Amino acid sequence: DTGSAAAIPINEVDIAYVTPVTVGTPPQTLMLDLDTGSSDLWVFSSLTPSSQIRGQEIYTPTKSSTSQLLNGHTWSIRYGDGSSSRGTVFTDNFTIGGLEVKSQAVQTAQEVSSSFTQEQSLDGLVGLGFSTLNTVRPSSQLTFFDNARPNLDEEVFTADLKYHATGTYDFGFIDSKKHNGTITYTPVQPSPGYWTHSLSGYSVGSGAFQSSQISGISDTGTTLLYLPTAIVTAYYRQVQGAQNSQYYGGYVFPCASTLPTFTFGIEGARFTIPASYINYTRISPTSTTCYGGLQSSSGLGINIFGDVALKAAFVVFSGTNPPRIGFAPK
Ligand SMILES: O=C(NC1CCCCC1)N[C@H]1[C@H](O)[C@@H](N2CCCCC2)[C@@H]2OC[C@H]1O2
Repeated sequence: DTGSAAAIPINEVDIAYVTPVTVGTPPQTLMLDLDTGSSDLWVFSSLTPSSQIRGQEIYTPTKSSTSQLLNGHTWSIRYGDGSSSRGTVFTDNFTIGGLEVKSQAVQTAQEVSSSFTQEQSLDGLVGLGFSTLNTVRPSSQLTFFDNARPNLDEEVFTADLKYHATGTYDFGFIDSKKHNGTITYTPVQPSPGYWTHSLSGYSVGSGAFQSSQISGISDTGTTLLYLPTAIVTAYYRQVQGAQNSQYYGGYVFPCASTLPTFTFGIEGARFTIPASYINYTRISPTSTTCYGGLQSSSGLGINIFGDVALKAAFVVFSGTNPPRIGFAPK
């Protein structure tokens, strides 16, 4: 089997991407954030207090003839940005881009934090990390990818995220039309459950490539690129008027400043992030101060290759044994 579905930016600065999925019988359509940085599939639901719903679509298990309560099971998750959700669990038929998993664990939210309530175009998440991270108890549940894997033509899913445009997630095949040239693979460390791998180094603008092993996670659910402070200060040293603002919680600069590109290495391959991707957003609609798409990872305890980096490549998440991740130009 294979599947192919759109990855649609939810606002004008690509804060996140949502993908149409269907749950249940008859199918209920929701727009979910496919997140390789977590492994819970959860949705706004008929069990979510109406005070916490602001325009989201909901899943109503009682309207689905194929839903089954997973009795006595609950879940609770907190993300790196401090957002959280928790609730109960049903199993039901679940489809992404024509690829169906019967009896997928669908975690129904009984509580969501304010940042989820505020994102009215995001109806929940599909975790595509390793199932070891799943928070359902007393028995943890498998991700959509792990459930689909035995039926996939190839044990892969790919992410073709785009800057200010709709891209695609494909399951079970590598679409050669979506990338130019070879895919460079590098090993993935599957413990503790993120798509953890290393960069082989970086360069700023036209500067020399600095070879260094930089371990981190490729996370489609994180908006920005978070790297060690030494790299980030070297980057913003090239930006007139840039400063690390306590007030805004990161590097900001005059929106009119010229930004250099940022290049990262995967093994011997090089991927260049255009300056426009790093000129992330104005700090407020009328401000002439802009917030950077490259920020420091100090304080996170981990480097995060989020959407700002991933949208500069065609990315193959390979669930083979051993797992690996591939990057190709596009
Ligand atoms: O917390 C992180 N990443 C951290 C960012 C700071 C540095 C550490 C990692 N990712 C989350 C993201 O923020 C959420 N958010 C929802 C509203 C629209 C924007 C996305 C969404 O829910 C879970 C996941 O995706």
